[in-house]
Amino acid sequence: MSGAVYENPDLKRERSQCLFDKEEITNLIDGGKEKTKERRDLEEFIVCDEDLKDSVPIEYLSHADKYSAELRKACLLFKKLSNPSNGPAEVSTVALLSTGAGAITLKEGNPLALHYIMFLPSLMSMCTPEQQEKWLPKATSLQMIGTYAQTEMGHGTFLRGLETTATYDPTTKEFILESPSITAYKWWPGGLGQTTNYAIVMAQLFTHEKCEGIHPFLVQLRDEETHEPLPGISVGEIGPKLGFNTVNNGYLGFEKVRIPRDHLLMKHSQVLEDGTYIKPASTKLGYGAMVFVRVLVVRDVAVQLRKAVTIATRYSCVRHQSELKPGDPEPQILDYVAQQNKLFPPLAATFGFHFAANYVWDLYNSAREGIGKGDLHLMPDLHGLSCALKALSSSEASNFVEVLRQSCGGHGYMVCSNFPRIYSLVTAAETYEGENTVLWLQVAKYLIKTRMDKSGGKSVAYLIDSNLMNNKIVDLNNDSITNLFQRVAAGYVDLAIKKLEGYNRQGMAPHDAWNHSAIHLIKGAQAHARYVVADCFVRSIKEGKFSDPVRLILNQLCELLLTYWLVEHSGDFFMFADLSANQLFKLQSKYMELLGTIRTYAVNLVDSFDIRDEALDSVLGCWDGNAYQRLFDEASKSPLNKTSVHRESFEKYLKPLMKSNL
Ligand SMILES: CC(C)(COP(=O)(O)OP(=O)(O)OC[C@H]1O[C@@H](n2cnc3c(N)ncnc32)[C@H](O)[C@@H]1OP(=O)(O)O)[C@@H](O)C(=O)NCCC(=O)NCCSC(=O)CCCCCCCCCCCCCCC(=O)O
Ligand SMILES: Cc1cc2nc3c(=O)[nH]c(=O)nc-3n(C[C@H](O)[C@H](O)[C@H](O)COP(=O)(O)OP(=O)(O)OC[C@H]3O[C@@H](n4cnc5c(N)ncnc54)[C@H](O)[C@@H]3O)c2cc1C
Repeated sequence: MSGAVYENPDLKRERSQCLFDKEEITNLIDGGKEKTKERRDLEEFIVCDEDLKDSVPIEYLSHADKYSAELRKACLLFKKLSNPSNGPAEVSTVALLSTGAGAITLKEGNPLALHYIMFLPSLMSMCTPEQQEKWLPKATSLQMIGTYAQTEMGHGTFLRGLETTATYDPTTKEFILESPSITAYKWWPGGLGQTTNYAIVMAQLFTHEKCEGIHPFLVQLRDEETHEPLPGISVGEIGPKLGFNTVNNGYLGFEKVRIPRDHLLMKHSQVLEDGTYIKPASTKLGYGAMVFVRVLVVRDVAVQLRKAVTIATRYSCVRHQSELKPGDPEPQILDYVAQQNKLFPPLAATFGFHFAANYVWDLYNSAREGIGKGDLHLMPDLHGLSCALKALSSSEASNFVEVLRQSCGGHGYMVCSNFPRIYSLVTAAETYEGENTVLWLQVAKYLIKTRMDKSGGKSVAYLIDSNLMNNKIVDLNNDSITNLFQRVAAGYVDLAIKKLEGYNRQGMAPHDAWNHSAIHLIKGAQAHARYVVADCFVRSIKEGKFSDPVRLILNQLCELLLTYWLVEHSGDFFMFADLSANQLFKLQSKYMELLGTIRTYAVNLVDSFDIRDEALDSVLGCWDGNAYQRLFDEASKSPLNKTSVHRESFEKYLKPLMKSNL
């Protein structure tokens, strides 16, 4: 913990009544005792390093100075950690990004993030051994700093519509890259603005005058010594955004830029010297880098949500407001049931997403292992599951974070509460790496196909069970509610199929019928994603080794999340799962009861997330609960408070206005 001398008495009281082992939950979240130790060592290393601190709060810097400040720390951090004698030996570079330890020093976003989460993984998964031998040493030592340049100003979602071309010229054995219009400019890639000197560029491959679809190319953008853009390359930054303002998202255009033939990443498809095109085993193998990040996002979103819940729960413990019992002192706002209703569903969801993230991560590793041996059979299930979980976790977390911000009243609106930044990070995940609506429709396509063809991966196997809709559910518990989610998903899928067939009979073209059925399709995909999270949650509790108190807590949180979702979407359960009004009333009572139970250990539970103050970065959520003093201290950092009168603006604007006798 923080080792602070002061401890708010309300927090102290809650902490003195802890009935479970907090360290057990910490280890569960980290993935084991060893991992907890590694994380703590890394955090300690970063926190104790004076060079990694900001001299001025980053909020008050200009756009360019913010970038510079963050880049300084990013470079220093990676330099220090690349030398094991400097700090913790085994450091996953991904852990240094927006989550965990990295966030302690890189608050606004790491300009090197895309190098680590997309550029390097693309080289590792899409290059031949010879290409890897040539490029990986330079990329891991940061002589080559890269990004993933796919999205264009006019095209993001629809990859087949990308405009950038790479045309093979057999006479020189080169590809010629071209951006045929303004809408073809690459737009968004992280680090592209001023940071990277290379990029994986996704472009339409033309050879022998035939378009073979989009393919990845390694392109040098800047001189390795001077960092000046190379001839034919137009590159810059796209400007301020809702968040991630130091990630240095950029634009990129090509005018007849020539690159060697073997800069096509050739693991899955090749162009021979004479221009002959060799097809990949699946055109979707080139989408691997996106799948990887979708899988990571589920974990990252859970991390962000844990931060938001910790801030709101601790603040709700120390904040006293209004009157609960006439004449009594103002109570802790944590005692209002309406407040618990804002805090505890997201608290429970952090666990649901955590278990689901583990599940999809394992599937990702099995699928990659298979792909390495030429076995692609897990790809559809991985695609369906990663889309479903990325979309559900990011959309739910965005809604939850906004409610948690509101739960802190006015102070939650302050930058120093850290809610604005957390919100900007989770809501970005709704858009990047596949806009959520589009991903829901990908999931729906997979569900429809499974239900109609009676074939599909493990995550959708329930759709093939012909008895699914006939099973009578008597008791409502975690297992049976999980089954109800299956029925809702299947119900929407069947409804969508009926609609599609109906439109078809009316003579509507399939693509129009699909468009007209989109709302049902999306609802089915969402119910499926909730089923997956419920199933992961229930199974992880059953299969995990836990002490009795922790197992009880996990069961209660699981029950709360499932009941919350069921009540929120009760219409779906009336339509497709034979839910009766009486059962719903009972579930609502159960939900209220669970809120009261979770109230007794909520503070201790968020403590067990073990997010140190420097990572939480919130005056409202600090371990010591000294929220008011910290608010004041933060206000005193405002440059406007440096003098009692802001002389320049007073003399220039206010005084003349006051004297003008309007
Ligand atoms: C999928 C598309 C929408 C459509 O693609 P197509 O048009 O090519 O396909 P079809 O719709 O025709 O479908 C054909 C067929 O293919 C199947 N398919 C599609 N995709 C895949 C796939 N990936 N794998 C397997 N199969 C696939 C599909 O199901 C069909 O099958 P059937 O024929 O059988 O029906 C596509 O256009 C698309 O993907 N669009 C989205 C574009 C996108 O995602 N762009 C991303 C750009 S890069 C980006 O955004 C980067 C953002 C980075 C932000 C940085 C954030 C940092 C924080 C992250 C957290 C990390 C930290 C973690 C730390 C920790 O863990 O501790
Ligand atoms: C913070 C951030 C970082 C990013 N980093 C990168 C990066 O490093 N590299 C990179 O290449 N890109 C990056 N991107 C771009 C990102 O991947 C795209 O913005 C994203 O894929 C969405 O595409 P789009 O912007 O074209 O949205 P659009 O597809 O134009 O979406 C606009 C609207 O149209 C709807 N829509 C689109 N198609 C359909 C459909 N078929 N059916 C129904 N509705 C539809 C969407 O749901 C949405 O409501 C980043 C974006 C952000 C916000």
